[in-house]
Amino acid sequence: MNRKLSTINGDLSKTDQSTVHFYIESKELETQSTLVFFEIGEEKFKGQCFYWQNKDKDFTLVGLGHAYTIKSNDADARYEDVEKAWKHLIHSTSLKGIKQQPILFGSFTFDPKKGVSDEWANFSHANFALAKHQLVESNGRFYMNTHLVSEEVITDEDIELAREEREALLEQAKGRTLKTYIKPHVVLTEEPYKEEYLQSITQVTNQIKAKQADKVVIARSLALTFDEEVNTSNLLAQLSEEQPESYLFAQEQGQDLFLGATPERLVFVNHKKAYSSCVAGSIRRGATVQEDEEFGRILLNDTKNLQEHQYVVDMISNSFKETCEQYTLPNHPDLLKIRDIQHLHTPIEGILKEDATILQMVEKLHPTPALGGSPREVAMEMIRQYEPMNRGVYAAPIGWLNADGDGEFAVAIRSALLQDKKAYLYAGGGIVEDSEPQSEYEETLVKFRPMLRTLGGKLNDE
Ligand SMILES: C=C(O[C@@H]1C=C(C(=O)O)C=C[C@H]1O)C(=O)O
Ligand SMILES: [Mg+2]
Repeated sequence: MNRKLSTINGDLSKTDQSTVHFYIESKELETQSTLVFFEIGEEKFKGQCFYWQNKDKDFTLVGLGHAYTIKSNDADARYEDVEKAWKHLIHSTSLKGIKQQPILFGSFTFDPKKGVSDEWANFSHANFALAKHQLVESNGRFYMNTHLVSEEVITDEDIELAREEREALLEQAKGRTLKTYIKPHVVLTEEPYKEEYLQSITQVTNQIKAKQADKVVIARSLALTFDEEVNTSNLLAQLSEEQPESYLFAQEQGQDLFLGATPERLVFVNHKKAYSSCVAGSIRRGATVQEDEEFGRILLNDTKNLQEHQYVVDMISNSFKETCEQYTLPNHPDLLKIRDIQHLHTPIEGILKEDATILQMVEKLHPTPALGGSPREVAMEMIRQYEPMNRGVYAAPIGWLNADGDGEFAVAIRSALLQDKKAYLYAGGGIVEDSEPQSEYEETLVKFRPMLRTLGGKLNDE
């Protein structure tokens, strides 16, 4: 079991921050189901587990337990706070020769200035963690890291205990298969803001016609109540099966779990290359191949949807212009098809300027007009005014970064927050001059579907 072991232990004192001792051990494994590993974590590390899988399915990250957390509720400095704390930690040790780097995973909330606290009370505006036990599957290879972070010197005994814990986890995972999925039983389905939502579309459309803004994304939520608390790791496995084309994410926070399957990349940084995608403009999937292609053609030629899309392309291009030495994007959108819906999609890529970081990119990009609107600040004010709910982490950046500056963040849509016997689902859409309340409402129904199906809920649109 101990083959290919690499160990690093380093300390560093800084004048401006406390001393941290950071111990990393990394070893390669033969194989390990990431979902089984996540499932096992629930028994021992409930409240401190996370899961991330990219869209291409060649990178999966699972964390069990928190070795180190970084949180910030400073509305203006939250990105910088995370950057500083992460750099402080990784500079406290040498990562030379380590098989797999330590990875910081977490999320930001959509709008720290919203000031409504409800189901999101447990989530900080920046909420990051380095796992104690980190499993990475990267291009078919598996790496298990153990991380210890402490203000006190890390002893041999601490290390031995952590190793034992790791081996016990791996032993438990051996030969185990995922639990059979049983759909939870929904006893109540509520659309709490339906009327307010429909009204807000009319109001926002009027404001847009009066040239107060170009585009504003308005969202709403659904609340499901179950007859018992829902088993979370099970849900994730089910979601993974249902949404093979999407990013998969799950973040536990105390008793709560935020999870989802999103098709939308915010930014991916790999060796100084940055990639983003503009995803906005929607139509449903057809029942037959022919109908599906016909819907696709309609979407590609629809003025209202093209307009929704263009604001996103313009804004993301501008961000790339500022942060990149050069960047490219196609002239026309193509179609991004996922199980229930198709979107207009324009990928964009560039080469980052020397000192640009992924967190700076996230700060610059969030929220794009795919989730906020255009102009950004006017749209944010309208969202604060017209949405009677708090988005929390819905529609916000979720993802990871490592010590080299690489990382990826997705936009946390098609998601739900699970709390006790309840699930809150969120969906929205881009409102432009030609938006109509009923068709926007229907668009949100389609966007609710993946999470709704996974959770065993139903609305009368199917
Ligand atoms: C806001 C959501 O989705 C966004 C809005 C879209 C639209 O209005 O066409 C399409 C994709 C997403 O950028 C959501 O899924 O909740
Ligand atoms: Mg739309």
